This record gives sequence, structure tokens and C-alpha cells, in this order.
Amino acid sequence: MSLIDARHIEFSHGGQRVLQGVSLALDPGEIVTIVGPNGSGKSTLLRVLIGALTPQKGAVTRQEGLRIGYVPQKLHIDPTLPITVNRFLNLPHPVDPDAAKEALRTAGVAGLGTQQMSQLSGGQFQRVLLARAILGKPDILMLDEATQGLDQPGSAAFYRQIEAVRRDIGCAVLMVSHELHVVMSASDRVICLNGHICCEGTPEVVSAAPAYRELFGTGTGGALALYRHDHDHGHDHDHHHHHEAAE
Ligand SMILES: Nc1ncnc2c1ncn2[C@@H]1O[C@H](COP(=O)(O)OP(=O)(O)OP(=O)(O)O)[C@@H](O)[C@H]1O
Repeated sequence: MSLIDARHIEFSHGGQRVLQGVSLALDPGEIVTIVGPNGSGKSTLLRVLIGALTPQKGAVTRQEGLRIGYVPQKLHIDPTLPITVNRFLNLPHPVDPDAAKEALRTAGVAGLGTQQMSQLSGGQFQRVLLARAILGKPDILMLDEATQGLDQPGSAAFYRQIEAVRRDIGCAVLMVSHELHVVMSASDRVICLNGHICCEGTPEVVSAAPAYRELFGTGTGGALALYRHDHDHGHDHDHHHHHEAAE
């Protein structure tokens, strides 16, 4: 059963229709990325899935008791406000110190608990936000442009961290990005959104799709190959062989 299942979503902000006929389901453990140009409705769709916005048409079904961990685009903390990572993790509710330690480890920032938030690098800061999302033991992690402000190697490292988190805690991941080639390499499935779903599939399928190329051009193929790293796709080969044998 899907963790979350959205069917035929239509959403308008005021009179402006932002989403139309959008259907998408997320299964346990999947990493799915939504890509799309600015203003294509990506953040709106995440907010509809979380339940922060109610669609005018269509329905969202969430598995009973579903826990969603949300990593925001960025979070501004007043640099003059002294607050350590540990204190930050205890807002708004106190958490178990061992759980906080474990979440920092899973997010790749073990041992940073006593640092000042203001002294973290961009990549460390995003990992602390990730640790805070992990603390709630989410079934789904949702990340909205979580690598904004990181350079390309920093973003690539962050997405590898996300894959490690998925392996560690077994959550599904739904993320939004327009850093196409970097983010796509970490995804099982990519959904190309422009108010409606233009195309979807594996990163390879989407980057070759005409609708995707129309939106983003053709220059991303090589970069995708560059960032692609080994995934276990043995089942694809099996499938291929069976297919050949049947012919
Ligand atoms: N609260 C709001 N009130 C009115 N219009 C809104 C609101 N939020 C978003 N919009 C409009 O809805 C459209 C989609 O916005 P949304 O933030 O979902 O897109 P996005 O794909 O996430 O964009 P970006 O990549 O720029 O973050 C935009 O035209 C935006 O101006």
C-alpha cells in the first residue's frame, strides 16, 4: 500500500490555477524527486501532500498514522542569538539526548551538538535540519529545495547523505529541486511538473523525454552520467533477459 496517494489534484491560489490533474503515489522506501521550473507548483504540491493546503478538486489519502518529516528550504536564525545545535533540536519539544545524538549521526553531523548554530557551514546547517526531521521517526522525508545555497559538490554530498538516511531508517523521500542532474542521480523516480505532470520515470527515462527536454533543454545528459553512481539495478537486467528469452 502507498504511504500517500494523491488523485487528480487541482489547486488554485486565488484565481490562479497552479495544479491541474496531478496524481502521484509514494511507496515505502522510494526516493522520488519533483523537478520543474520556477512557479510550476512544486512547493504547492508538497503542501497539498502534507495537508497544509486543501485542494479544490481531487483527494489525498495518507496511510493511517503517517509521519512526515519536513526539511525546509532554509531557516533563518538570528545570528546574534546564541543557540547550540542541541538546544535547537530540543525546540519546540524536549527530546531524548540519545535520540538527538543518534539523529545527528544519521544526518552526518555526529559530534556537532555543542556547536553554535551560527557557526555551522551551509551543508552542516542543512544536515542539522535533516537531523531534526529524522527525530520524529518519519515514514516520509520531504525536502523542499533543501540544497539552496550549497555549491554543486556540497549538494551532491547532501543528496548522498539523503540516500544514506534512507538506508538507515528506511523512510521514503520526496524532494523538490531544480538542480536537475545532481538530484536526479539519487532518485528512483523523477516527476517533471509544470502545473500538470509532464513526464515521469527513472532519471534516465525523464532526462530523455521530449517534454522534459522542452522545459530544460538537452544539456543535462552528460552531467547526469557524471553524477550517477552505482545503484543495484540487477532486476532490470533480469527483466531484459526474460524478455529476450520470450521472444
Ligand atoms: N500563498 C500564495 N498565494 C498566492 N499565490 C501563490 C501562493 N503561493 C504560491 N503562489 C503562486 O503559485 C504558483 C506556484 O508556486 P509554487 O511555490 O508552488 O511553485 P514552485 O514550483 O515551488 O516555484 P519555485 O521553484 O519558484 O519555488 C506561483 O505562480 C506562485 O506565485
